[in-house]
Amino acid sequence: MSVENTPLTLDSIRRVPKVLLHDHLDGGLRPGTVIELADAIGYDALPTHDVGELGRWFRDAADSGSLESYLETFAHTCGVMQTEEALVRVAAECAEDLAADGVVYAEVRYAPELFAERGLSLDAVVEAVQAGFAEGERRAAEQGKIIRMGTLLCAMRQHARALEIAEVAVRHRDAGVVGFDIAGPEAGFPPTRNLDAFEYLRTNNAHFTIHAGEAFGLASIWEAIQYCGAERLGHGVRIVDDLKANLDGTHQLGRLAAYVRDRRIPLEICPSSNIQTGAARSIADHPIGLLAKLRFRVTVNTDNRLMSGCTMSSEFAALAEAFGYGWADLQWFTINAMKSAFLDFDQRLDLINNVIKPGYAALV
Ligand SMILES: O=c1[nH]cnc2c1ncn2[C@H]1C[C@H](O)[C@@H](CO)O1
Ligand SMILES: [Zn+2]
Repeated sequence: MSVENTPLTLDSIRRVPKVLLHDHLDGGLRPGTVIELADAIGYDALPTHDVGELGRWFRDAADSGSLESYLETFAHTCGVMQTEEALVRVAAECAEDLAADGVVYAEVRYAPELFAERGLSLDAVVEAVQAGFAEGERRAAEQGKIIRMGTLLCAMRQHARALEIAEVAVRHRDAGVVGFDIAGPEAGFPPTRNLDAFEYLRTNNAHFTIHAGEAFGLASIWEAIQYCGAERLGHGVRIVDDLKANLDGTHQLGRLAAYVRDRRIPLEICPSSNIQTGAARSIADHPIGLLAKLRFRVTVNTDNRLMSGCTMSSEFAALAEAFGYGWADLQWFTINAMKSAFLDFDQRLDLINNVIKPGYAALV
């Protein structure tokens, strides 16, 4: 049956190849794993030890309407990710879960400094996570699911350790760390606080994205691109503030929005997360519909699968329902993401031509 004739359901969406550029390792644990690791590590602050209740707790607590309170839930996931064994397990399960959902290439990010509270060095953290990703790739392949994992290291905006983390990222670039990001609370912590880190990365020909235009508006996006040199925008959804609706239904782009669109700067859009933090009211109201229609380089992402109770496939399914997207649209988002990945060009091309296009051309 050709893909055009296949109805778009959560199940059929799971079977087409997908690419994920914005997913946090500490936002994607299985609830059961959080509980088992808490018991093993002696972490006694979990709100409940019931698997179903804990999953609901994360979703409800993250449904807070502000980025700051959304971020508080990460104390529990980071709390249990303080040993090498825990990091290997979480990373392996992350790769397995993404592969089971039909993700063929993922860039998963985390802040090493958050896993060093019980004495692990930053390098030991990175080595453990890389070992876990390799193990997850191997286990997925055994199940007939091929996934390629890339890693982004985040510095936390409020901690002012960005240069040190950027150095760690460059040190591990040949072991699968493909880029860098800054995350954490946006208001009050503009990306320009970390200019030394961005200069270091640029002079080392390293890739980076910046969380910008999520909890804060155009100024944050402008700084991220024009002062820091970000290649992609984490969220970037507030770029809609630079669009003006004309009476005839067309839109006029301000200079920053035009720059972002002209330069094909990828937007790592995370619809469910944006609703939880208050950056968008609902999926149907989400600016992704307009941004995609105006042909910005839009990609679709999960951000935090645990906190949003979502998967790549469920994000696609929700968007298809809200905006009437078909397979051609999902393929467009997927190829946009693959083009925007921090992976070598020849490998991106290989995945587009030999995995993504054939996968959409025919559902097996
Ligand atoms: O959407 C987000 N915006 C800013 N920071 C975020 C978001 N999602 C997760 N984080 C933070 C919390 C994690 O501990 C950290 C590194 O993954 O990144
Ligand atoms: Zn994020």
